[in-house]
Amino acid sequence: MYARYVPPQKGAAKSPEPERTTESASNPLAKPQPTVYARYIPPPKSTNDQFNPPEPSQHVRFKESDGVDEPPAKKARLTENDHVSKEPKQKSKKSKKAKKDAQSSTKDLDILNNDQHTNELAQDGISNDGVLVDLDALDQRAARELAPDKAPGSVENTKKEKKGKRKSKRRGEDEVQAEVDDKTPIRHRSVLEKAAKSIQRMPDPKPLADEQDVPMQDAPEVNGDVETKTNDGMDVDVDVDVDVDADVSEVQGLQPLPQPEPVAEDTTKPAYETLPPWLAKPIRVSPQATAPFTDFGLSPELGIAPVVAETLAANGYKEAFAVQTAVIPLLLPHHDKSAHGDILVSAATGSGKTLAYALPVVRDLSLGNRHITRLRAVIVVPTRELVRQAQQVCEQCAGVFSLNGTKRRVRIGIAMGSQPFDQEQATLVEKGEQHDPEAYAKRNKRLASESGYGSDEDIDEGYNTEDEEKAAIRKREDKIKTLPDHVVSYTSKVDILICTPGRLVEHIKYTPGFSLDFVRWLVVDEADKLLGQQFQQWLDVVIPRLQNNGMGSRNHKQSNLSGVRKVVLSATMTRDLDRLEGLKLRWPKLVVLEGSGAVSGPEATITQADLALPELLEEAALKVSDPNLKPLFLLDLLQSKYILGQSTPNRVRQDQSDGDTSSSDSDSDLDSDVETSFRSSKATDGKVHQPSILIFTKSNETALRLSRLLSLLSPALASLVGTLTSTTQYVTRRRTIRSFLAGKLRILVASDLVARGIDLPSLDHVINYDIPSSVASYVHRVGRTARAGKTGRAWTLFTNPEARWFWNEVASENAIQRSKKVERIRVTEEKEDAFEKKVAAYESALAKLGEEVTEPRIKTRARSQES
Ligand SMILES: Nc1ncnc2c1ncn2[C@@H]1O[C@H](COP(=O)(O)OP(=O)(O)OP(=O)(O)O)[C@@H](O)[C@H]1O
Repeated sequence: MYARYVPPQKGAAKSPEPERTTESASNPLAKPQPTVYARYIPPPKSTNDQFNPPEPSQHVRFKESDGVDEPPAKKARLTENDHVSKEPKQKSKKSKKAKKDAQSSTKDLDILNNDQHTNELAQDGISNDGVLVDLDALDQRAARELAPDKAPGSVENTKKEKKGKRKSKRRGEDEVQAEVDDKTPIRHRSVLEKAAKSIQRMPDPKPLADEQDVPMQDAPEVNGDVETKTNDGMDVDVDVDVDVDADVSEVQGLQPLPQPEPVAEDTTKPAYETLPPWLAKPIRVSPQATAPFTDFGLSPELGIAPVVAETLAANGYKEAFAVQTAVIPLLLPHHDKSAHGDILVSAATGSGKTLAYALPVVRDLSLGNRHITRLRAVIVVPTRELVRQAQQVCEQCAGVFSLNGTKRRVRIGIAMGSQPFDQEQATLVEKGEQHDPEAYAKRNKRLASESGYGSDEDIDEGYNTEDEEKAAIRKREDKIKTLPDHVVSYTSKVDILICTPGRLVEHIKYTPGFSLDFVRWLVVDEADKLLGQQFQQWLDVVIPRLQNNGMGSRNHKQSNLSGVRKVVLSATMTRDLDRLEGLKLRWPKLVVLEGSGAVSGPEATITQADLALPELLEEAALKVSDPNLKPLFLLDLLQSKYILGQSTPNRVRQDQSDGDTSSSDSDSDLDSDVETSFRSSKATDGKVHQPSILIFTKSNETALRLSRLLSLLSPALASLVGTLTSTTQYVTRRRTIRSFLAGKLRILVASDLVARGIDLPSLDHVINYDIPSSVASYVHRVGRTARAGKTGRAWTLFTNPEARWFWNEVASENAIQRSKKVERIRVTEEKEDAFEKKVAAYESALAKLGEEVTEPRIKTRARSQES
């Protein structure tokens, strides 16, 4: 314990009584404590003890060991952990004697103090015995004051203690004085005499009243262990550090350094808003706010018609999810200009954001002219998998609005680089010939001069301006042979293009006839990702091409709105205005789908964590005590009752019939466990639910190795494990996902490639084998399960160094809104012992894996050397 020394006041005073600790009071057999620093407080001047009753619970203590090497000033801070009661206690004859010595020294030093000061100090929790105060005891006293009814026997006991103390005080003063004379060791006596003299020389006692915060350097150093006796006969530990060489008189002459006034915390809120109103006060939607599609408060011709709602229900969309009830009406046509702005959506994973934009966009384009197809909507997503997924939803909507072919069906195209560029171009733009003698003449003129195109060099190196780009495309077109008086013309083959940003830019730059001139919808899904550094420059190319508004080419049907409406969505929507700036938003509105436990109403501000997890997601975390054995922890989790163990009613029945009713969370052989689990589920007619598991790793390489290692460790898993990485060919990736959705594969080991957006209906478990790189990444990864109102479980394996980050940044309530706390799963010691037994098998699997990795390399090297 650390404490502070306060020099005593000059002047005669009534001898203060030695203090009794609460600890001593409650436990008279308390042993002496290891020494600690404490504050030296001289007893104040007082002539009337009645009004200054001594505090009963103050503990007097010095720390021997600390005092030797360091000046007390450096240790003048007290912490809550400095509880004296936690220190070991030892009592010996020697220490008893020392205590008595200290009592005498206390008395000597206190002679000059006064009672008035005692009272002030006592109120501040400082001992009136004039020596040292155990702040631990003061804490206890403060606790009693704050919660008197909770403190044991607080009021009555205190009164009794005070009464007893006053009685014993008169008796004790004489006894103590007598004992001091007899028992003070010569060494101490000389020091104390010296101290007493110097105290008498002390100039001005007045500053004491202000000196409660006297810095430590004012304290004389003393060494020695002293045990004192209180007037009521209680032993008090006084561990005095006496520096025999200290010049006490010099020390006493020092004045306290002036301390700065404590600065009061500013709790006032600024009167101005630092965020724009749309961002500071978003439209908040409760997750329970589901509604029929026809119920958006709009007239049937502007809203979703009942016939459309029926078809939607037939497609599995019986009613609108909460986010859809908020977003769809905002995107439907309005005559009210204030409802025309761009929409940003922040909603949990699996909450139905895709349909929230697809339905109104497809509806708008379905109303258009049946005969002219023009590119009117562009949907940008970060991965090819998401392109496919958005395409499926848009196709569903297109089918719904075509009303069995009686109305125009919107055409949807994709661009993501999964096929050669020219083939992709051909799917988007149709080349034809148009009779236009005037244009034909101009073309011939250009071909004759050649200069009308700009230099060839510029064209080959890429275009810096839109004009250069147009010139290059025109040059290529001009070279195409046509009928006389005819020129090449292009028409769009699609109304909606779903694409990755890179491919969009390529088509803008290199596809003749590809134009954004008629685009009136721009959807940016997984926006925080697409506005991040990884996808930097696509907006600089796209946005300028959406800003011209010539000839009403961007007029919206059924409303007086013209221009591009932007819809920007994510489960982890950025609030960074600098990033959003690139989108050039017009009259934006932010829709936030609240998570469980979110604050709603006027107190809800943007500062509250808007990251929310699906309501029915359960999370758990498992500490990996030995990172070298991490794959064994994973295997154990897979075979536990939580995952494979509970998934197969057949198996449970089989177990029970064998007389074993325990779960699979045992040390049973993993292979047979897994095998039984899957075989039994396969043996049925398919009604038994087989668990599906998605395991995330930190890199492609780890994913590939881990999936192979799982197969080596447990051959029964080999046919059930698939891998998804960005290095895997796209065709193979699609095949893997299809097998997984069909139930042929049950475990997918993946890199973060599929962490975002991908919808694997009925995925039961997500396992973070490697901890995610950010909170957002965690939200997206675990959001692959518990989608569309279903249940799901997420597991995170963490190692010791990762624990703090995980529990503080991810599992904390302040970071993410969640309905349940993250459960901590402990691996029992028996389990860990069982891992040890599996180490040999694990090592041979690792060796095999090593061979498999090196063999092809050696063969390749040998082949290259041969050739
Ligand atoms: N109204 C609805 N009724 C029933 N199911 C729906 C409805 N809307 C969406 N779904 C289903 O919910 C699932 C999740 O939808 P979606 O993929 O759009 O979620 P998301 O919010 O985009 O998630 P993420 O942020 O992970 O991309 C899909 O399987 C979809 O078919």
